[in-house]
Amino acid sequence: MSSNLSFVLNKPNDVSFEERPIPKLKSPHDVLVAINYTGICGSDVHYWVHGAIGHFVVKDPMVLGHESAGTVVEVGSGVTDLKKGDRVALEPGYPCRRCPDCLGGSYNLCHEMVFAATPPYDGTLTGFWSAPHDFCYKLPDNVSLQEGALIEPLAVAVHIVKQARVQPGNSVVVMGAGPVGLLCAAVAASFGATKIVQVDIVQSKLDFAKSFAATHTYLSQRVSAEENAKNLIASANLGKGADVVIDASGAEPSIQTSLHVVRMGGTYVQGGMGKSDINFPIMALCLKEVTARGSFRYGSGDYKLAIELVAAGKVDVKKLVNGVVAFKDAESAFKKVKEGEVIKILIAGPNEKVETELDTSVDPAKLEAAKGNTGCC
Ligand SMILES: NC(=O)c1ccc[n+]([C@@H]2O[C@H](COP(=O)([O-])OP(=O)(O)OC[C@H]3O[C@@H](n4cnc5c(N)ncnc54)[C@H](O)[C@@H]3O)[C@@H](O)[C@H]2O)c1
Ligand SMILES: OC[C@H](O)C(O)[C@@H](O)CO
Repeated sequence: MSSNLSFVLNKPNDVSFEERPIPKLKSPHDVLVAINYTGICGSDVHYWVHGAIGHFVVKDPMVLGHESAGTVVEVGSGVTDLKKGDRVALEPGYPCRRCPDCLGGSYNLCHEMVFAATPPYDGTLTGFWSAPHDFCYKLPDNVSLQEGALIEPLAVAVHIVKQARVQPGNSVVVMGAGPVGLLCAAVAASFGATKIVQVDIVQSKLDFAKSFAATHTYLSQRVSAEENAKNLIASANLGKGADVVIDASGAEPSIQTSLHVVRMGGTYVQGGMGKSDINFPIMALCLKEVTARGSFRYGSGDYKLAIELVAAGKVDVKKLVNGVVAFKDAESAFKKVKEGEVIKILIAGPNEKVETELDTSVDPAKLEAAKGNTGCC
């Protein structure tokens, strides 16, 4: 077979390319996938820069990446639903399947989760990936492999919007217009939300959001959370507040504003991951009887729905992609994400041919929209 060149984080700001053995199928229910494209997540950049996220610390060299799509090159003897040549989106976290959380239907909460590019486990910026067949989702003919690499962040958004129980006719405020916030807005629209207000601190991101899924935008102000919320409600004509508020920023002022924007009896979902501890307006939560939920990764049915939304033309993930770089240029792609020069950039697999380093058809509005993106969680 071909190269299994892998993009390895040795320690903060120290990466290298390493030829690693091609993985073997660990069970008859596994498949081997040649990686075609991988997106970069803020968490990859965070590990690259800081070497840790919370209690997940990179102690040994770790392959980065977990937003991938690829082509099946080998199937185990027990696999009946996939064959060589099938194009798949990879779900990159593998739960134990036996614990109460797995058996209760919330496998994303499994304590034994093996998640790609979350230490100590290697990620998908590599040539070949071995995975259980039921975590490899066949792409319909009208969904490309590049779109397939965007299914992971879209599944994050699907899970957040499901946690928010968005109903037809709802008003939904999404804090943050990075990839996750933009995708939350698009998923909320597909769930029937009729008013979708995207909020950010960078105007160019809001301009892009308006061209993507938001019906209204609001540039967050450096005033008190109560005043910011009052102005947001007035500017989007939200009456007594929004039915649903989603935080996809992780920023403390955004979270504080959210609790003042949500209506009495409304729903708040925490999707963003920022500081572990913040000042939280707990009295607003209590007095308004707000339903508050967390959202972590994705679970049963989320990947399937994400793929269906793309296949049905409900979420146009292609619009988020600024370009594709060759595997050898992986580090420069990380720099572009860190510097906020792109919304999403894809890294081709080491065995994939790429014509140009960065797609020259990039819409300048997209690049403008990405400015100010920290790329870190
Ligand atoms: N819950 C999960 O399972 C999960 C999965 C993936 C990512 N995340 C988290 O979701 C968040 C969004 O991810 P992303 O990739 O879009 O990140 P991102 O950094 O690209 O986007 C965050 C956005 O929030 C904006 N922002 C910053 N401060 C703000 C404020 N005060 N008010 C409004 N907007 C503000 C930024 O300008 C940026 O556009 C991150 O915190 C990330 O860690 C969570
Ligand atoms: O999309 C999945 C997320 O990036 C990961 O859960 C990461 O942020 C924490 O491990």
